[in-house]
Amino acid sequence: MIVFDQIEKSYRVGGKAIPALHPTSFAIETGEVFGIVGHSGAGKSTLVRLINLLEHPTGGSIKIDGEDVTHYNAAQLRAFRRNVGMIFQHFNLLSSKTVNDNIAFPMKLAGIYTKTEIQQRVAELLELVSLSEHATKFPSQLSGGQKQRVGIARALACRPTILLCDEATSALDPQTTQSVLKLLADINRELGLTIVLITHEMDVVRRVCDRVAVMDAGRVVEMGPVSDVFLHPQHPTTRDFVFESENVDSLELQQDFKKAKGRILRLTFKGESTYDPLLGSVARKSGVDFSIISGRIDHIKDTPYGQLTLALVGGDLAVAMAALEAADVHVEVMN
Ligand SMILES: Nc1ncnc2c1ncn2[C@@H]1O[C@H](COP(=O)(O)OP(=O)(O)OP(=O)(O)O)[C@@H](O)[C@H]1O
Repeated sequence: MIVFDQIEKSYRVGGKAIPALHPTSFAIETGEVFGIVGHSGAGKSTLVRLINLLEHPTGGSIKIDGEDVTHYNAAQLRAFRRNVGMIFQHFNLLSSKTVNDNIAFPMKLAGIYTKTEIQQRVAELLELVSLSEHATKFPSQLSGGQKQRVGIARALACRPTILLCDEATSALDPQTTQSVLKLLADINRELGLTIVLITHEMDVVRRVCDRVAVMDAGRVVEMGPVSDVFLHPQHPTTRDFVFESENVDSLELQQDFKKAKGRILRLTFKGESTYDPLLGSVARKSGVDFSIISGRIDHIKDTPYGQLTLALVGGDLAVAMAALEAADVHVEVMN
């Protein structure tokens, strides 16, 4: 478990201390995929770089599995950093080294592994990231997705228990993003690794994370299970991210609300009930008619969900709402 206790970070710029992270306390559970989402400059990288002490906090403490890591000496820090792998937006591979040697590099640097151990581990990792056939290639001979797979294999070389991902898919096309996210999810499941993932895309969070923290101007403004934060965003920054990921223009939606007749409800379905033919039976039971203003059915990690915005007219609205709520549908009245 990673516990931040009143952790803060200021950078000195022109002799002045500029806060990048205001005092923040929360915990990341062992084995979870934890997302940190925020606009550029929100403080995401700062927070993540504090975990492996690439940046030193200006206040507060970070405890990892009960140990305060902020007071480690140089030798403790070297050992600790082997326990925390990191992957980057632009891969940061060594261009003069082959795939094999890139993956072996952190093990060689650690100076505690035999040649055979390194060879065995690299072969194992090449298989894990499906790059065995590319072992002798150089980074310039690989696609973006393949480069990130090398980055992932290299980050896992010393068998870390924490993997930090700094905008790991931001330089990749949507299809490659999907396959890299799937690989991260498999690694999390199979190796039990804790993954902390920074992104500016809520869609990445939706696909792979268990919980998420939303950051704005150096503060965590909202945090919780992805399904809660994604389906019922509270903070305006979170709402912006969710609307952005759903390609919803909130102004356009407000216009649609004005045009629609009747009471506007936003319904949220979760789990298998997403596929139930509920609306027809509610309409028959209550006598209401409805028109669909917007709708989406998708997945949060492996759980299906649906969100529908409906305009309801006629019939008995109270009966309709009671029937929806009885079927575990979350109902929000929009006007
Ligand atoms: N080394 C540094 N020196 C001075 N200021 C810094 C330094 N690193 C970051 N900052 C400032 O701290 C704030 C937070 O930066 P940070 O990189 O953590 O944000 P971010 O959310 O990761 O942004 P991005 O998505 O653009 O990477 C910004 O205002 C940034 O200018």
